[in-house]
Amino acid sequence: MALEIKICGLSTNDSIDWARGAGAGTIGLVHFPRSPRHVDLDAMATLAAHARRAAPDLAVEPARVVALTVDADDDLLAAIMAAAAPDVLQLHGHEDLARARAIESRFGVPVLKALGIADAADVGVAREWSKAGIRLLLDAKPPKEATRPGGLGRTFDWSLLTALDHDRSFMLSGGLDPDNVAEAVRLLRPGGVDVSSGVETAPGIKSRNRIAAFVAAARAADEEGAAAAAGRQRKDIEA
Ligand SMILES: O=C(O)c1ccccc1NCC(=O)[C@H](O)[C@H](O)COP(=O)(O)O
Repeated sequence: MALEIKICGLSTNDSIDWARGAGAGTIGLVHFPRSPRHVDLDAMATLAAHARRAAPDLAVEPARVVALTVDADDDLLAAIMAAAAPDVLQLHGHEDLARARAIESRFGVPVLKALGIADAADVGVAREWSKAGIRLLLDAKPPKEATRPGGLGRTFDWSLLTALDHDRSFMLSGGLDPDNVAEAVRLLRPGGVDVSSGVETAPGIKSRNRIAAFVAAARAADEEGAAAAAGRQRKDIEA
């Protein structure tokens, strides 16, 4: 299973092309008015269509579209589904397990639940969600004074996640950037990595060069990890 790379908080067609051209398979569109990356429903529809357009010039597959909301009610989620038909709904608020399940069943798409990680107790919570079959995006916990619950460019102690027995199912997030993503991938071998601030020059302004550098670094570290795992497997068979 290849590493999923998600570039979040895209708000222009150009930045979607940069992400797709660099080889990121997944893009995130933020619907949260207090965010510098907020896109309204019309913009979300246009961007989602652009992300899925055939792009022989980019020679890549259509991107997977994730719509990010914070404690959205069913009316808002229905409006997002109607406008942009996202492949995944990212829940970045206080949604509990019952709410996440209800959303999956009502809207017929998988959710990606964001959980903030600051200590071993948070890892225990993540374990429970994982056992319940919900895909997780493990992010830094926002400070109390934060005006939004994510997209803050804050990292956390990744070593906490080594206690999480996983099958590459979770997506790692929070303060990743082109310089640190390889180390994180080598340490944890997550199923995916997600970035927003780390590929920007200012909040909400994506950088083509930083996106390209992030994707290249993440991909190379994942391929290195895959080769090492294959080598270990070969040795085990020979032993
Ligand atoms: O991006 C936002 O402004 C935002 C607002 C409200 C909820 C979530 C938000 N962003 C989430 C993300 O972009 C990422 O999934 C994640 O938090 C990592 O962000 P970053 O640390 O900036 O790379």
